[in-house]
Amino acid sequence: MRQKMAINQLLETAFPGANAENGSSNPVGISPTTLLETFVPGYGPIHKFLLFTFGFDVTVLVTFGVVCWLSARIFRSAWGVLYALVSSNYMAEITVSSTDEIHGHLIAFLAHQYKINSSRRLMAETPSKSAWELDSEDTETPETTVDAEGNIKWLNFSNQEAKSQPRFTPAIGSHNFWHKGTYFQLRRKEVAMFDELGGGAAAFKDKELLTLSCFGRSTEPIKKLIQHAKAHYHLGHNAKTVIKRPAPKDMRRFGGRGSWVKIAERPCRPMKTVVLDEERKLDVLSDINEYLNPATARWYANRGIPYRRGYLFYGPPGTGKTSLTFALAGVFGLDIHVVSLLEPTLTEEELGMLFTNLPARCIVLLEDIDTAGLIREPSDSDEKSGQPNEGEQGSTDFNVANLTKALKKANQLSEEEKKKGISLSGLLNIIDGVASHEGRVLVMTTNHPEKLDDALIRPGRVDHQVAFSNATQTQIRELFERMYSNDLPRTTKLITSSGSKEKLVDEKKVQANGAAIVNGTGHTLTPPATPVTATSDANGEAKSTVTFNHYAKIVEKAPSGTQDISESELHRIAQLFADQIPSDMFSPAEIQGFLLKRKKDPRRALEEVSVWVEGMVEVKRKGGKLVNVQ
Ligand SMILES: Nc1ncnc2c1ncn2[C@@H]1O[C@H](COP(=O)(O)OP(=O)(O)OP(=O)(O)O)[C@@H](O)[C@H]1O
Repeated sequence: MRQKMAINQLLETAFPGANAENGSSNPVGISPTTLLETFVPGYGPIHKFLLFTFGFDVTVLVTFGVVCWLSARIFRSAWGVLYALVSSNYMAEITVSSTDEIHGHLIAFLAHQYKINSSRRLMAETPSKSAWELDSEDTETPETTVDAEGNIKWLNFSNQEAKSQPRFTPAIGSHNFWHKGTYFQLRRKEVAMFDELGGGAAAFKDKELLTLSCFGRSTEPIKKLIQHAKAHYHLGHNAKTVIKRPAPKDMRRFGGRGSWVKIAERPCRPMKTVVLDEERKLDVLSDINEYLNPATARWYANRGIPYRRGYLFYGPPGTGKTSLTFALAGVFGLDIHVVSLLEPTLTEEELGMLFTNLPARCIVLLEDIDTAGLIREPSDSDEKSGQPNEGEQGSTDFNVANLTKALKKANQLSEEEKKKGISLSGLLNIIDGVASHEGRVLVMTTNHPEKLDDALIRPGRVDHQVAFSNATQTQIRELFERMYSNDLPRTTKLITSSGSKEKLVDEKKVQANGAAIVNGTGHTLTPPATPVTATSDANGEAKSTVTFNHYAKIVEKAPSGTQDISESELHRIAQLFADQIPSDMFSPAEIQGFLLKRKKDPRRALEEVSVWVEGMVEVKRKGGKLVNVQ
């Protein structure tokens, strides 16, 4: 009885006015139990069973649960309203689309944030690395090894991908993190874009949006964060040259900076590696330097001159036109935007749009402009010359033959136009039309300047021409010296005979046991070597000597082979080498190709050069393309 009273008391507290026993104080006579009995089938018998067997009124528990659930709902709705109120009035946000490169910078930066990294929702990505980045990669560097039997185990990269560390970035959804004392929220979400593919077809594509927000009414902290992320990204990239090309057709239709995509990033090419007459190099360098100076832009504007500069690099293949362009990009820290006018999907309109979306300062490279298949639209004079002479046929006479010819010509032209897409007049307009982009450095290269239309290279479109020629004696000597000049100090990993433990051994000692070394002055000039590990079994000394000797033989053939040479000796050999090659006959690329095959052995290059020259002269005389001397 006392128990029952206690229950009633409890119910009375939970539901004032709803007395479970008699419901007398409930004006409508509905108690929670009645309600539950009405809505939950079978609740009545269970409730009664529990009440009479254990004296426990389950209604209290159910009601408590319902109250908690309702409160949570109300709290969540209230929080939603409050949050919306706070975020719209007291939070600032910036959204970045995945079509912009800032998106990549932010993701790379966030991947390094400790708080984000320890988040429970991450996305794993395989970072793509170029061959140049493998040096700094956290995976093992493969080695050329020679076992005790003298078998060579060549470099093998099969496990590189598997061993490379994945990158973890915030997953789609909401995240938060602190950066320099500010609390940031990050929302990463995918949105579908309706994409017209042309021909009536359409598709949905995914694009990503990153929204960064922080408390306060100013976006300044977010701007600083973005700036910081960009700086973080460029920290490891300032010694690299970025190469971009037009984005795929369906992406570039949206315009903006997304119309160009990065295709490669290379270490900057030092200017000194381009073997060219110093004066010519300096001329170009100072010309571009002057042009890029911000004061020059004002100077141009004040005089009403369009702020553009065009360069034509012409000369035989393999003489350094592209190399100089890359070196210039490295010197001035400019990205290179490469355009192929032969790209079948590129229309004049799109090329114009691509030019408008160039950054303020950059290099635009139009390679082999003579082969770009630019078509000259028939001018009035051409048309006139194609018309029949009045004397021959009456000008007013209807001539079926002429009409057929004209139609055929028109058809041919449109076929040609369809294939090539860009006409000469279209390109001229894009290069220096009224709406053309200002601030870029346009570099056009060609092997056949004589084939170019005068209009294309008139001043204003091409302001500076640089002639490239086959290698002169001085250039040959320079190429030789550069090939064998010093790089990084080396150590070679060897396993000593005393056991299987690895030990770093001075390379000179290795060579004393194997390959010959020349070290007159003590200052050695050595190209970088691949570490070679020689292994020996537990049998010791004898095997080890065999291994060293064997190594000496391998180094003669394998690319890891080397021969050190003093600086003065190198100059002497370079001169002897240059003396054996006729001036202005071979391109630097051809000489470089010959030297690369002997890249660790300047003496061998000197010994074999005369045979190579003879063979190559013969090939050139016959006009052949395949060489039998290399
Ligand atoms: N003047 C040079 N100095 C240093 N290296 C050169 C020079 N010319 C050519 N090379 C080397 O030859 C190769 C081809 O050079 P590059 O592509 O610059 O020639 P190119 O004149 O642009 O040829 P193409 O007209 O066929 O495009 C490169 O590996 C480059 O290092």
